[in-house]
Amino acid sequence: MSKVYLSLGSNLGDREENLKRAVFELEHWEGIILKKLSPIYETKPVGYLNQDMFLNIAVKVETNIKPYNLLKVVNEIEKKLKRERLIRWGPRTIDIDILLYDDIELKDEVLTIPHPRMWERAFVLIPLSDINPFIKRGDVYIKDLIEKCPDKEGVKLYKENWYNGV
Ligand SMILES: Nc1ncnc2c1ncn2[C@@H]1O[C@H](COP(=O)(O)OP(=O)(O)OP(=O)(O)O)[C@@H](O)[C@H]1O
Ligand SMILES: Nc1nc2c(c(=O)[nH]1)N=C(CO)CN2
Repeated sequence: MSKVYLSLGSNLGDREENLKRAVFELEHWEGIILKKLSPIYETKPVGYLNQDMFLNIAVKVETNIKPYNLLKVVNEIEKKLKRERLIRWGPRTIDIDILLYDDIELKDEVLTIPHPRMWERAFVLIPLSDINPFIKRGDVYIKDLIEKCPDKEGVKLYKENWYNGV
């Protein structure tokens, strides 16, 4: 089975409930095994600034679903949670990004893995290093990348041990 890391974010509606529902969907999706969940962090918006604070988490799953099909799965879950894309980097009930998929590297119009912007986003790297501090970019541990992220001061622990099903 492949080891996959996902990043989830929400800043619209009941943010914690949205994360719970998305994790519930992943947990119950045929062919996906939920392995690890990070604490929830409350994070200042990055990119498009005029919007509410996000809640962000990282999730580790194991699966035999191939990358492009996994993208379809996460898009379906986003749809199920009534995500609407109005503004690039703008408000959303739920956003699910595929960060890492084993050691695969791929890049086209549809899918880029590793996620191209993950390495400079503390809202991604901080929860990710909670569930696996040994992830590296080249020779550098993600913990050392966090130091250089412009948004690192905007990431605050919100809740640990928050998921017990929905
Ligand atoms: N690793 C990836 N995970 C999820 N989507 C990806 C990935 N690589 C490319 N995409 C593509 O990006 C498209 C736009 O995604 P989305 O609207 O969620 O971007 P965003 O979350 O607003 O911004 P960002 O990509 O900077 O986080 C998706 O439809 C998908 O095809
Ligand atoms: N804090 C924070 N900022 C963001 C986020 C996010 O999940 N958290 N997602 C974005 C687009 O993926 C753009 N900006």
